[in-house]
Amino acid sequence: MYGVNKVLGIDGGYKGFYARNTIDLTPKVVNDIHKRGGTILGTSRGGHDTSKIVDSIQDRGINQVYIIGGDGTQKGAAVIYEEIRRRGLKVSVAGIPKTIDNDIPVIDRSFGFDTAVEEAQRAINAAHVEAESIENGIGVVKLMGRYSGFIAMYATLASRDVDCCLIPESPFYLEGRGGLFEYIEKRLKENGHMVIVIAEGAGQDLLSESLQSMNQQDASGNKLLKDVGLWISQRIKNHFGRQQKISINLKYIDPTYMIRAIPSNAADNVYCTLLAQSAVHGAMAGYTGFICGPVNGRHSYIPFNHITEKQNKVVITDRMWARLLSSTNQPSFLNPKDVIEVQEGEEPPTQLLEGENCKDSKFATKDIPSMT
Ligand SMILES: Nc1ncnc2c1ncn2[C@@H]1O[C@H](COP(=O)(O)OP(=O)(O)O)[C@@H](O)[C@H]1O
Ligand SMILES: O=P(O)(O)OC[C@H]1O[C@](O)(COP(=O)(O)O)[C@@H](O)[C@@H]1O
Repeated sequence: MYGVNKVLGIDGGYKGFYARNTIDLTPKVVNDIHKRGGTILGTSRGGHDTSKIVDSIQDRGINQVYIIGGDGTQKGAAVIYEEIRRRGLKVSVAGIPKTIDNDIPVIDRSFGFDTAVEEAQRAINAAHVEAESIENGIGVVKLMGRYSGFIAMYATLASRDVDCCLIPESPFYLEGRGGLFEYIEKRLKENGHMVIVIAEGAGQDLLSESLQSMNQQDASGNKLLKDVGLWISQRIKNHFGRQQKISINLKYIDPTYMIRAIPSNAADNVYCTLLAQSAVHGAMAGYTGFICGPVNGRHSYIPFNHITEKQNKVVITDRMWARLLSSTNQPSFLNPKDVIEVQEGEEPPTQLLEGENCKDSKFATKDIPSMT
């Protein structure tokens, strides 16, 4: 459509910009990549050197850069865009939101999230089957979600077999009145089995109290988390072992990488096509410094600064979390004081950025339209 005859793939994330090899992305090469999991381009953490990346863009004569990834990647894209602007280069930078965690703000959802929620059902089903098959069975499933519990929340709501969903945004406690152990005992007495879903970033404050803090980071600067799934399983076993009132049978399932590694589902494939077309139309129209994605159902271009300021998180005073609580019947683990604190700490949700635009005044001439 636009007569482009060369599309280069950068190998292995940001550090691939200063490696010699690139991958020619011809129609033949990309023909069936939507049927595979992972990435043919490779991925990495860390290795972001803005100046070297922009040197490489300049040296290779690249005039449009499409940057695919989660919130960290988009922060990296934003600084590349700033540097390109500073140097006065005629290069468009477009971000494409891809992360199963759904932690990119403003847009309705990120590519990969829907697939992850769907695949998580298999693990939850397995946990439910195992728990139901044995006396006082407890199935524990750990799902991804470093800072945001969207996968756990939506997988729980979709499944309806989950009795308790624990996410990073909702602090919880184990012992005493209103605590997790009390709830487990109640559910086992009522139902004879239960399923717990826990996001990897949940309860990290409790782990730090009982395990020695590591305070290590990955190459991108993300805090390395301790395995909350193993930890909580052991704590539940210890508690009921000590108490000797109920003899529990706990099965722990960690499907996290199996979920991330599968090919995207049909809904995500269609979504990905829309993202790709929207990003290319945007860059070809002369826009730059934007991420594309649906906002309230309409495909839009959002300036980087609107999505790098914060992370998308589950709002536990919002309706969706209330729906989850009413679906699982789990305790909220909150007292009224906590609710007030959460509300005060929250910013109102970002709405459609009507009237704003992310065009680079030097290189683009049009306001950003909404695309359907
Ligand atoms: N604030 C930042 N500035 C520049 N680069 C960043 C920033 N945060 C993350 N990156 C880079 O973005 C890439 C991906 O970040 P990471 O947090 O690992 O994953 P994700 O994009 O899924 O959040 C890494 O190469 C990392 O170095
Ligand atoms: O062990 P790895 O490869 O660093 O990945 C684990 C991380 O991946 C995440 O799902 C984020 O995924 P992406 O960065 O691929 O979007 C986090 O929730 C999780 O902590």
